[in-house]
Amino acid sequence: MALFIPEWTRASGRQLQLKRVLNALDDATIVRTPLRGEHAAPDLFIEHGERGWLALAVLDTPFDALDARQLFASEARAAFDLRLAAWRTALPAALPLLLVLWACGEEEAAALAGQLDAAGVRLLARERFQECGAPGLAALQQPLAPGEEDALRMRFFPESGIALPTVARKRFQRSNGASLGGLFLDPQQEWASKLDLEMALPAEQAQAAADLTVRLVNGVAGSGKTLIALSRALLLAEMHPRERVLVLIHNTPIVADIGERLHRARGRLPPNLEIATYSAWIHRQWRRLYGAQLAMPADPAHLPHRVASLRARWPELKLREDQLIEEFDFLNEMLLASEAEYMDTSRAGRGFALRAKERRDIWALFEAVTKDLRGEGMRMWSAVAFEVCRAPAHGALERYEHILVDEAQFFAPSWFHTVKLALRPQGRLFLCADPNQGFMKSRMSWRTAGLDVAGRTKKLLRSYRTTQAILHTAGTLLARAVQADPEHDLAPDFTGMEEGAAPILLRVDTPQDAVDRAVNEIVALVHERGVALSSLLVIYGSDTPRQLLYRRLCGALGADRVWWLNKDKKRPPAGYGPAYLRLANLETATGLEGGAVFLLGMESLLAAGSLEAGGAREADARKLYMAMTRASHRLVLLSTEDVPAEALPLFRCEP
Ligand SMILES: Nc1ncnc2c1ncn2[C@@H]1O[C@H](COP(=O)(O)OP(=O)(O)OP(=O)(O)O)[C@@H](O)[C@H]1O
Repeated sequence: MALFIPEWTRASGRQLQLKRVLNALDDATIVRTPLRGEHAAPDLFIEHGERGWLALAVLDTPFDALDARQLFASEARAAFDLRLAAWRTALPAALPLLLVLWACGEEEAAALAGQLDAAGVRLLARERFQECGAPGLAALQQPLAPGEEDALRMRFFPESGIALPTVARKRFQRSNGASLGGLFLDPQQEWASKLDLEMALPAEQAQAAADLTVRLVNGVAGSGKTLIALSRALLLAEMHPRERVLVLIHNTPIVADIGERLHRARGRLPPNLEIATYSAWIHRQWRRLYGAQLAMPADPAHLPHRVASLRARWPELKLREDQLIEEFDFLNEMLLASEAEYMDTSRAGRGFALRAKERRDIWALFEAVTKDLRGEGMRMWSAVAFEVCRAPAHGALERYEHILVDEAQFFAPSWFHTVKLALRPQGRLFLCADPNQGFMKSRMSWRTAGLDVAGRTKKLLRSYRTTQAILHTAGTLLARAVQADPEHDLAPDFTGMEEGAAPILLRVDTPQDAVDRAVNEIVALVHERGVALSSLLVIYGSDTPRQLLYRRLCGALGADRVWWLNKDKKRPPAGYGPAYLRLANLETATGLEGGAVFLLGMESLLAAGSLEAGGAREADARKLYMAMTRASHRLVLLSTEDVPAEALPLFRCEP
C-alpha cells in the first residue's frame, strides 16, 4: 500500500474513491499532498523510486463549461486554460500530469483532450480513471533527472528539506539515488513530521481537533527527531501565520546550537514561531501569572543547608541531603499536594525504596523546607512548574495552537501539565523522545505524565548520525545497566548503516593528563587532518578540570574559536558566522552532535553498568549512551581508570 504524506484519515466521499485507487499502488509508492498553498500546485504527486513521478489534479467542472466548441467562450474554460498553463510552467517538462475529470464522461474527456495541445497532459474521465486503477497510474509515471526532482521538492515540499546544516555525514542513500540525497527527510521522517496535518474537512474540524491532541515520535539517537520537530514547526508557522507555534527543549545549549544553525541556514525565524528552553519559558509564565519577579536561591548550597538544618526535627530520616532533595523534586514534579497523595503514589524505579514512616517524615520535611523558602520569597527550582499549575487563575498564561517538545524524555509530569495548560482549546501537542537517553529520572510511563500516546506513537529506528560501531558500543554498555522494558523498547535498525570503526579508548593517569591528551589529539585533527572546528565536540563530566580544559583549548585553537556552551549560553563568543569547536558539560550535552567527539570524565558512568542495575545506575548508563551517540564517526573516550574488562572489546585501545 502506498505511503500517504500526510496521511488521509478524514477523506471526503470523493477522496475515498480516489484513495481506493491510490491505495492499490505498491509499498514503494509515496502519495504527497502539497500543504503550503503553493501557486500552481496540482492536488498530489505520486513518487516511486524506480518508476518516477506523476502529478495528479482532479477537476469538477462539467464538460459543457469546458467545451471550446460552445457558442460563447466560457469563463470556466478560460480559467481551465490558465490553470493548465500555470501547471505546465511550474512542473518540470518531463513530469506527466494526469487530469481526472470528475464530472465528465469518457467521450467528453476524449473530446476535451482533442482540444488541448499541452504536451505531457493526460485527461481521464472519473470512470476510466477507476477502471485503469493503480496499474494505469504506474504506467504513467516517469523518472525525472535528479536535479529536476530536487527542484520539484524544493518548490512544492521545501519543508521536507533538512532545515539544519549537518555535521553528521549522510548514512543512507535515498532509494531513488537523487543527486542531492541527504538534503531531504526520508519518507518515514517526513510522514512523522506531517502527522495530522492534512486539511480537515470543515464539518470535521471541531471533531478532529478534539481527537488529535497528542503525537509522539520515539526515535533512536540520531534518527532525526530534532529535525522533524523543527521541520514541522516551520511548516506550521508558515501554514498558519496567525497561530502561535512553540518548540520547547529541555537543554539550553541545544537551543543555542539550533539558533546558530538555523541562522546559518535561513536567517530569521517566522515571527509566530518561538524556540525556547523549558526553563526560560516556564519562568516567563510564572512571572506573568504572579506578576512578580521569580526568586530562587542563587547559591547552590542554600537548599542543602536549609535541608540539613531542618531535618534535625526528623532524626530517623537516614537519607542523604541530595537524596532528600531529589525526592522533593519528585514530589513537585508529580504535582503531589498532600501526604495522602504521596502515600498513594508509586515510586517504582526511583532508585531507593522508602518505608511508610520514612515517606511521612519526608513529606513533613518537604513542607517545612517549602514553607521556610517561601518565608524568604523563594522556592525550589522544581516548584516553579508546580506553582504555575497550582496558580489560582491561568488567564495570563501565553497560549499556543501548537506546542512541540523535543527531548520529551526529560520532561517531568508537572512540565507536561504546564504545556497542556498553555495549549489553546483545539491546540496540538507533538512530542519527540528517545527513552534510551533518559526517562523522567525514572521509569515513568507517558500515562503517568497524563499523556495518552497509545496508538499515537511513531518509532524511528535508523540513526543518521552515527556508525554501527559507535551505536553498537553505546547500546551494549546501556544494556548492561538497564532492564528490558517493552513500553520503551527502541532497538536500532542497523540495516544499511555505515559500519565505521569502534570508539577509541585512551587510558590516562590523571584528569589533567586527560585534558592534555585530548587537546593534543584535537590539535592534530585540526592541523594535520584538516578537520573543521565546527565538527568537533568535547563533552566533560564532573571530575574534569573544566577551566583548565577550556583554557588549554583556547590556547591551542584561539580564544574566540572555542564555544563553551555552558559559559556563552545564548550565542557563540564571536557571534554567528565563524566555525567553533563546541565544549559542553555532560549534563547539557543532549541533542548536540559532532563529527568527532571527545569524552572526558566519564569514569563513574562506565563503571555503572558493571554493578547491580538500579535507578541511579540506570540514569548514569543512559547519560553515557547519550554522550557516546553524539558522535558521527569518530568517538574518543579518555579514561583515568581501567574500563571494566567485559567492556574492553567494545573499544580500540590506543596507548
Ligand atoms: N534523512 C536524513 N538525511 C541526512 N541526514 C539526516 C537525515 N535525518 C537526520 N539526519 C542527520 O542526522 C543527525 C541527527 O539528527 P537529529 O539531531 O535531528 O536526531 P535526533 O533524533 O534528534 O538525535 P538525538 O536524540 O540523538 O539528539 C543530524 O546531523 C541530521 O542532520
